[in-house]
Amino acid sequence: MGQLLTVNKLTGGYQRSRPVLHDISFSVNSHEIVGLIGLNGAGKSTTIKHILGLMEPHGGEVRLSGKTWAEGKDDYRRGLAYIPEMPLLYEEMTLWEHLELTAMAYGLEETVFKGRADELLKEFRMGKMVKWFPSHFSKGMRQKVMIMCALLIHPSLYVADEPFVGLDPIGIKSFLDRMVEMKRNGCGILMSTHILATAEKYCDRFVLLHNGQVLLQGTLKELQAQANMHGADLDEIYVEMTKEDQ
Ligand SMILES: Nc1ncnc2c1ncn2[C@@H]1O[C@H](COP(=O)(O)OP(=O)(O)OP(=O)(O)O)[C@@H](O)[C@H]1O
Repeated sequence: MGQLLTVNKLTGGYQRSRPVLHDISFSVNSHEIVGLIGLNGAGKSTTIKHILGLMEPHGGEVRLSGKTWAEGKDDYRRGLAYIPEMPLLYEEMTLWEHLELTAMAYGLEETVFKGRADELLKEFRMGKMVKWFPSHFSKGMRQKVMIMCALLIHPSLYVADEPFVGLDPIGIKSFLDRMVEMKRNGCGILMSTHILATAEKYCDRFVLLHNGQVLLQGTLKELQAQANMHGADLDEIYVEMTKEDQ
């Protein structure tokens, strides 16, 4: 199992004088889904911004396939696909044009692009909307466009920030089925979510963030052992470990 993403002693945040992440270390290997879990404000989105190269570490480093963002921006960017929490769409571009733009940015061959795009449109039930502009989409449809763009390319790493927000149950299932398929093909997936029952079912390992630090990490069995809560589910461990804030 190759190590794809390595976050090593990462300290970071929005102002040098006030870091919000403190000495965070974890990794994502190929063939696995890692759940990034934590209360509101724990630091999940900030960690993701550092992984995407949008923020510079104050200390420590983030490596994707052995390289930092600064060592090779283009390769780094092409090595991952990001599914944001808030869908960001171009209001003047149709659904199809969004897919085309993604394919162009990642240098996807025309026939590969068309084959994958048709399959995704069918699976996410958006085939009738290819000529629509985002202003006509519901929240969930906007999220589906972001997900389809990410699934169009086959990067080494997927980073998804709260991907289920706004999706209907069929959309959630399609997304998760695809993630499992990508994982089988050798991708690594880092997924932040508050939906712990789903995380428990799909993630191979968990990183539990709290106040910008890693509180626990490992498989469910390892978390249970670390928290001394044998047989507990992820919800129970999470509530117990973050108790002082309630
Ligand atoms: N743009 C920003 N400028 C300054 N501080 C920020 C900014 N965004 C977030 N923070 C702070 O960074 C800390 C971590 O926030 P972050 O958004 O990473 O949390 P999160 O775990 O993603 O939370 P949520 O579950 O609510 O999305 C919080 O203390 C927050 O106030």
